[in-house]
Amino acid sequence: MMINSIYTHREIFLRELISNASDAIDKTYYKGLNDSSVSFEKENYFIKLSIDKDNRTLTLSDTGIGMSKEDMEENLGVIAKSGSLAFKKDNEIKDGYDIIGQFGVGFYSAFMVAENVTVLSRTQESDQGYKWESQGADGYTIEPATKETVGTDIILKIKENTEDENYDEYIEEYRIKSIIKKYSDFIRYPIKMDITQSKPKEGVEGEYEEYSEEQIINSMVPIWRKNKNELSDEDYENFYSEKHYGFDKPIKHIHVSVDGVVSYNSILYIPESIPFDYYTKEYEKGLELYSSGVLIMDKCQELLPDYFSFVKGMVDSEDLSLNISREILQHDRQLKLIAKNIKNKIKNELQNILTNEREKYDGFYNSFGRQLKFGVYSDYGNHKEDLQDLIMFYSSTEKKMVTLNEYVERMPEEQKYIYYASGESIERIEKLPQTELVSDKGYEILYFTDDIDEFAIRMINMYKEKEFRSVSSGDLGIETEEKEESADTQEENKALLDSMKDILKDKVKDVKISKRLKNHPVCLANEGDLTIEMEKILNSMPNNQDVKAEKVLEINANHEVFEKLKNALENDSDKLDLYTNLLYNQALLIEGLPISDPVEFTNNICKVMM
Ligand SMILES: Nc1ncnc2c1ncn2[C@@H]1O[C@H](COP(=O)(O)OP(=O)(O)OP(=O)(O)O)[C@@H](O)[C@H]1O
Repeated sequence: MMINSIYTHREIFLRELISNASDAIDKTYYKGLNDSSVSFEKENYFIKLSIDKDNRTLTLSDTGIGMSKEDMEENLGVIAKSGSLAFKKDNEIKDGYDIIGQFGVGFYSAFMVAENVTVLSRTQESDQGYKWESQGADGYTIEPATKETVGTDIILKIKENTEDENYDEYIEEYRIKSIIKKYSDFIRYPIKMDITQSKPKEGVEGEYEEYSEEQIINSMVPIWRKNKNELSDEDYENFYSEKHYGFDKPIKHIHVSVDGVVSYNSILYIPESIPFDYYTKEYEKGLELYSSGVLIMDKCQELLPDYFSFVKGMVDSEDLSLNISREILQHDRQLKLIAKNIKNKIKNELQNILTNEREKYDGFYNSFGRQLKFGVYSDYGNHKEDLQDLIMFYSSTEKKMVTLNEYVERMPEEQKYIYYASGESIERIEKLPQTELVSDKGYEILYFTDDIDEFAIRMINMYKEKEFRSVSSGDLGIETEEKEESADTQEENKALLDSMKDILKDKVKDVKISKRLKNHPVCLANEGDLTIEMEKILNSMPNNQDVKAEKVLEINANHEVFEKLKNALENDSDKLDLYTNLLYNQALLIEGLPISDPVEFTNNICKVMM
């Protein structure tokens, strides 16, 4: 009952038994350090798994320290008694040989899959072996038994299948092999198993025969424990693909070894291409988490902030407070420290790539830039300090992606704001009439083509003491000679502008003479906090609240059309109505906003043509 309530995944019984076997071999190693009569030749130490399908048994043998009758009574007979923990306390454990066991429950997980467990064991000190046997609930028996070699065999009689559970999988070679790979790949000692192979039958063409071959299943040496100097890029790339982190070739790996308040090793990868489900809610972020080389969690989410969710890799630490099932973590203080550290490593590495390998960064940004901008926006802008130097936008003058820092460095002294223009694509923004004045001044404009851009920038608010300003905003902070002039024109044409405003009613907040238009007849500008681009985005969301930006229709007083308007005001009110509506709808179209009545619009064009 206890075991079934501790563990959520049945398959971890194998992880627990293999960890015990590894601990048992480690203990021999330690004994050898203090006792010259014990020699530790590494090649003599291994773990072996054997499957007997006919008898439904799975046997796990190790060449470790073994158990005496008393050991069996104390350690296997008493739940929550850990001989391994006691050993760890008695011996000063060092040089990366860390004993895994600590709670004294792992062994019993065998009863999740076995109806009967037999342990056959012998120590170095005695020729007499002992057999411990139990069906789980009703106690156990211990009796003397013959065992040729020092070490322990654990024989599991696998349960029969039930309606709900398939236990057969635990006597299937491929399944056992894959569980070992998953959890125990980096156990230091070889885990051997007889694997069925097939070869062409001699003398008979087209026929095959099966044979059995002993193989080592685990990779043994965790590459994260190796010295960085010993590892090539290829080694890291191989690890990336072996671990199925992705099918691409990562653009960078980060190998971290920290010895401090918490000690851990980590290998992190920045992938090159976006996983197909990356921008969906199915995508699960997280790093693999190992404790002393044994896999604890596939995807530990706490280790990565959302804005770095594209990072793949693993963390191994001996300092984690695991809970009894090793499935979740008891306190997350250590984990938080590691996560913080990892976040900074990733940030610094990205900054490095940005500075030294720009082309690589461009590629990376193309895939994951949106996520970084989302990070700036999320949590009320809490992470903007970490991210604002990593984001980029397309520049009107450089014709490529640039950082905010690069923009500000290039700003002429008299330029007050960081200008941006929003739109669906670079091509469309290039044609926006609102950009005319700013471009004319020779100022650089950042193009915002992602939905998130303007929202993210709102969170940053100021970069290096410079405010951001949309080219559509009412006040561009640009002093022009025409300014005075346009104020006069505004005054002179008050009657016309008021009439046009009346015609458009609540569609616009105002109609004004434009200070920014050079060649185009009209454009929409906006007043207030909500920009036209934001209106579009918010209204395209599922539960839109039909928000409206405060729009101002701006007219170019130097355009020929303006004369026509003045004329119409004097002589023909129907014409003024027609022209005003046409111009307003044109401004909407330029802005990429929908026209409320397209049929009326086309009819109006025909009226002008006729
Ligand atoms: N293969 C083995 N060889 C020698 N001793 C073993 C072996 N398997 C188990 N033991 C002994 O039995 C004890 C209990 O094992 P169990 O797996 O229940 O707990 P643990 O490994 O100490 O702790 P945890 O629950 O953290 O795994 C171990 O501490 C060890 O002393």
